[in-house]
Amino acid sequence: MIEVEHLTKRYGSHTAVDDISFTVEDGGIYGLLGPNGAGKSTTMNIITGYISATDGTVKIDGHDIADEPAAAKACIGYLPELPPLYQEMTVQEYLLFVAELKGTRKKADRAAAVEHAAARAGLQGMEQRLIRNLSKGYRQRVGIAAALLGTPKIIILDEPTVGLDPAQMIEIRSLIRDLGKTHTVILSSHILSEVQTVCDRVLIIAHGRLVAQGTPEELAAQLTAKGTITATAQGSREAVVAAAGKVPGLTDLRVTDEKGGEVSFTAVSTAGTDLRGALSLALAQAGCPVLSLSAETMSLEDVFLQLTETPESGKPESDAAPAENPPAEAAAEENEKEADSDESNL
Ligand SMILES: Nc1ncnc2c1ncn2[C@@H]1O[C@H](COP(=O)(O)OP(=O)(O)OP(=O)(O)O)[C@@H](O)[C@H]1O
Repeated sequence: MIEVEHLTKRYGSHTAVDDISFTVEDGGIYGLLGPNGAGKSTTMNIITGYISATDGTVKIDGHDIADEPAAAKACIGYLPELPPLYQEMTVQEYLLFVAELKGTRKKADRAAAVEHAAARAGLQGMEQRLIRNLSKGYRQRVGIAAALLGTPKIIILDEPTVGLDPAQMIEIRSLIRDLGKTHTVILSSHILSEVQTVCDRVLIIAHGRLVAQGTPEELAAQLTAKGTITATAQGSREAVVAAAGKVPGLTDLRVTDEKGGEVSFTAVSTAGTDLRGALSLALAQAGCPVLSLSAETMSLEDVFLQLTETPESGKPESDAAPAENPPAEAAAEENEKEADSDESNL
């Protein structure tokens, strides 16, 4: 179990992680979703003890990462965004080296652990290959095998599919799902479709803050309940507007057409629940029969974009992200492209 409380990381005046709290229960696959620069790597680097927090605490199975780093780190296997692989080593040499670093003393134990981790990561037959000659997909597998050494309960993977081609992405996602059967897995990603398909629970991070969390289904249900309702009812404009205006959670009512005793309008539903029933009842009770009613729900993509934009401008804060980080729209386009290319290869 991981307990993160009020975690904050500042780099000078820039707050990369801003008062984040969440709990990761044992078992299952958790996804840290957010655009580039959202604070995912910083959060993971603090959880794994690579960097220290400015404020807040992280406990791994009850061990505070700042006070008991060795005990806390022993619970975790980490694949950083840029895994430190030694290019001139063979897969086996590298994994044996990592096993030794992680404290497996006996040679025979190291060999057995490496064989097991390599098999689990799908590296059979690759043990004698030089790392520099491996594809990016196989290098990720080596990084995952290294993370598995030392028998940690929790595996943390920072953007494990970045830079992979669509076929490799699918293979690595399938490997992650398999790992989720035996380990608690936390992965970060900026690809919505990836966390939707791979993760049991999703934490959405934007501008260093946790903006939503839940199962992909919960998030979709919560968020798609927001949207635009379009309706046409019989009656006078005044009667229709008055009846619809009384439905709690329905805002921004706009009449779009009015002819022959029929009034068409749109309204924004912000209640977090489906308001079609309440609206239709209110209109009927006011003597305005409903002729048509439909709800345009937001897709999870729309919601992700909405959550990761700043409310003031609809754009990411310019001072929160350095110039090299693309804006949310660009990140979303990139997501779509990646998701599209991914889908096309399924
Ligand atoms: N060592 C550092 N010094 C200064 N600023 C940093 C440092 N590391 C990260 N940042 C900044 O903190 C913010 C969060 O970065 P972080 O790498 O955690 O984001 P991320 O969500 O992992 O994005 P990415 O996928 O692009 O790595 C960014 O604005 C980043 O530029």
